[in-house]
Amino acid sequence: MKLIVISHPGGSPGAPPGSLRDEAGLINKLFENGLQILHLRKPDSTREQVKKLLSEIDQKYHSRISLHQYHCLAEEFGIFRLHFTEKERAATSWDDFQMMRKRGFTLSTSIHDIEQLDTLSSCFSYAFFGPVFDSISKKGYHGVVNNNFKLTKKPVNLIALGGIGTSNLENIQAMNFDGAAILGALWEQPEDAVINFRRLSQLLVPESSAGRSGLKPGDGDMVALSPSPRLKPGIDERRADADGYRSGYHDICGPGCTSPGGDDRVHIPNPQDQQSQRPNPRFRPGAHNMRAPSQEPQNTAYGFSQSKDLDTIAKLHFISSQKSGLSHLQSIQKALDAGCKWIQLRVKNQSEEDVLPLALKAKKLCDGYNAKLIINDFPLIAKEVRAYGLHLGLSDMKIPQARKIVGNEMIVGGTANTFEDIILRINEGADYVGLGPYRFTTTKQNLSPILGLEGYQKLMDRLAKAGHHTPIIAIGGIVPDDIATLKNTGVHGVAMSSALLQSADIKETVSKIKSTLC
Ligand SMILES: Cc1ncc(COP(=O)(O)OP(=O)(O)O)c(N)n1
Ligand SMILES: Cc1nc(C(=O)O)sc1CCOP(=O)(O)O
Ligand SMILES: [Mg+2]
Repeated sequence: MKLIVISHPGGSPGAPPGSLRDEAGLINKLFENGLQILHLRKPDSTREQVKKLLSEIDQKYHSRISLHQYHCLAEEFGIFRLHFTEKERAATSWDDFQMMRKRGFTLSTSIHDIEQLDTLSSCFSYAFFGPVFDSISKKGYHGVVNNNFKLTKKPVNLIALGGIGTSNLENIQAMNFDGAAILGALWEQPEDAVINFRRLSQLLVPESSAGRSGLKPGDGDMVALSPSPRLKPGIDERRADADGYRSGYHDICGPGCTSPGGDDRVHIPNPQDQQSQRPNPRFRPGAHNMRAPSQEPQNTAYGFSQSKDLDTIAKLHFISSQKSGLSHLQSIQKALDAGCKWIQLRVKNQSEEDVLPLALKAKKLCDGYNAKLIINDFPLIAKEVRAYGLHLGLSDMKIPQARKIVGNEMIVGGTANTFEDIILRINEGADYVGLGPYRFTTTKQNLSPILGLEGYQKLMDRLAKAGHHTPIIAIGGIVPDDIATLKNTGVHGVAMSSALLQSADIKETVSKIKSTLC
């Protein structure tokens, strides 16, 4: 069960009286106090005002913000969450949503009729539903659920909205919502917003004991809704209100990604139009400097120039090793001779100063074979030797931080062992995810729990259902005979070390693996 905060509407009709002083400071404090997701909904603010507010919010929290308006600001601020109103959802094609998902966005939307749940695309990671209780800030907006309301299975995570405060948060949990969105309970008395947020957080059932009810971004494996909840009278009148976006709880979504008074349609920019702006464009959420602000398209769904190409990530990754009586460079030479085109230099237990000369040599070797060099663990070395990529584990530097060193063009991969890790990696902007271990291996110490074929199958099915397309690279104890079965789980490729180095005919092995994977 998650708490989502919706920002102070800041001057919109029906907003709490009085202006909010130091809004960014308050938002930063909410994040410091454990806020996971803030929906920034500013229906009456200009783009410049929203931009100013975002620039005042600590950058480390930008990844926890979902934009309701001005989606085109996402790129500049490293935001990868976008919210779509009901109206915008209707005006946007499934393909466009798919494309946004593919580009790494977490999408949310709003529904005002529970029956709409079944019609939502799996592109949405969660949806707001409400007003569940009588609104705190908008007098006269009555809740639509009765006390018997109980959700069982849902196609997307459902977040209750409207009139939620300390007195009824527990009811929301009992109704089996995946989360609660808080607005009036915080912003009625902004000076108490942080303390009220803390009180609400303390009422939450911890995720571990909440079982399946925890909101997991992208989780789409809840498939049916029953029993059909009875709605209180009144919802239909509100839904029929043509001006509902301004007057009712529809207003929670606001006029969406468009500027107030702007075109309601969501545009997908034509990648070709953008190409002249960036010679080698590859989208990554979290990118901060891909286009000068003056070049940003207005009223676009996301404003990014081009999707990352799946082909940029090889299907066979060789991981260097000095296990089999070879040095790292010798192992790389062997893999290159055998036809490997994606080489990861993975030197453990040596200092950065010692790894740098090895990396420079490895780069030279790879260049000679037109192969791509990936540096494990060391962002500075990756930058220094102009490697093609960098690989980071869960206990290495965080990907957004590393991006500040290596820039946006470099491929950055991240390790994962669970579904939550994968989502974290996707949200951090990883270009691929190394998922492992498949089975026990002595190549890596302190292995995470072994996933096995069943583990991969479950994780890959879950990712597919949630509409995630970031390439997954299987790793850990993989032997050539595993490749076909692993490929069938949906993984993009495999990373191997010992099985290649120990192969009697490495060239033949590499060739077979490549043809199985393509
Ligand atoms: C492709 C790929 N996937 C996973 C890993 C493991 O990285 P990490 O968890 O940082 O562990 P070390 O390799 O650093 O021991 C990887 N290197 N490559
Ligand atoms: C480097 C690495 N990472 C793993 C993970 O599970 O994250 S397993 C692993 C070792 C891969 O080498 P081999 O093919 O010899 O098992
Ligand atoms: Mg590492």
